[in-house]
Amino acid sequence: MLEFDGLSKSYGNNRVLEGVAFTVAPGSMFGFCGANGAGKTTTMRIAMGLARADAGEVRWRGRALDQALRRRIGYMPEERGLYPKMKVGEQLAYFARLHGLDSRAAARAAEQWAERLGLGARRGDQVEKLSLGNQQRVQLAAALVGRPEVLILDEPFSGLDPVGVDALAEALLEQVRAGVPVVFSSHQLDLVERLCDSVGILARGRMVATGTVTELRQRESGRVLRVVVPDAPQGWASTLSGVRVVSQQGGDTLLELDGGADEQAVLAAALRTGRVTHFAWREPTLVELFREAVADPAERGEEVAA
Ligand SMILES: Nc1ncnc2c1ncn2[C@@H]1O[C@H](COP(=O)(O)OP(=O)(O)OP(=O)(O)O)[C@@H](O)[C@H]1O
Repeated sequence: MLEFDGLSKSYGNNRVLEGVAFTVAPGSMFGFCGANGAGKTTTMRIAMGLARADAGEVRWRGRALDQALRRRIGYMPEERGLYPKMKVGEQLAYFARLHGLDSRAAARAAEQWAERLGLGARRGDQVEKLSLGNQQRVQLAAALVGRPEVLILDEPFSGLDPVGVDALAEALLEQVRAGVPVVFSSHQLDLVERLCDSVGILARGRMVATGTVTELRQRESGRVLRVVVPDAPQGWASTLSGVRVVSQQGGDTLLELDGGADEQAVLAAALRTGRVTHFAWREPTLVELFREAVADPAERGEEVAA
């Protein structure tokens, strides 16, 4: 297990992390989500020894991470860390050697990863001559080239074109299949939903939700029904008890039911309007779950603990 256990961190009076905890099993992918400034980068930097936690630790296979263990981690920093004048191929071989590969294995791994991430033709070019998206691919190759046991990637998909996204997604899934735990941060929630076994949502330094996307959906309090009633008048559902009309376009109606509302009563009301061509619970998207999870309690009108 890769365990992030009770991480807390302040910069001056700014409490950036408060007891952040989650685990990532070998062979699984964890999507680390949260608004700008929530503390994702700080969490990853603590894991890599680039920032010091005030409390808590990160463990791999039961051992607190130290510099020797960190050499087995493929890390992609947010600030990126390439040598602009070095050629792509040389740079990748250099990173592979830093992770302990001998020079022949390093050269081979550099070639393979450049090829895999669509950089084959650019191996002889200096990094600074590449477009930003291609520099991003080099950075990813640098994280992967040392045969890492663990991958920690800070926004690896940002700036990639769709082909680059697919190439990276496939490379990461291959690592997962080989038993590597993968953590990546991202604002691209569609990708997180598609790729990740589990998800963590960080808000103001606290983990406000963790679990599989399915589990997060089940925890969602509002229950949204989609009912399509082509012949119904506008507002057909507005007087039903415990039901809030989210939207109605023609007969296509989204309804949010509170805990006590009876969906069978909604169905009966729908049938009274004429034909019912669709009647099903609609699962919230990860974007909706995210909005709900990170919403400021004060803005939601909830009581805020002092
Ligand atoms: N070295 C530092 N000194 C002071 N404050 C810092 C430092 N690093 C981060 N912070 C603060 O910590 C908070 C969390 O920042 P962090 O970069 O971890 O967030 P993030 O979730 O990665 O955001 P983003 O999605 O924008 O990358 C922010 O308020 C930031 O200003």
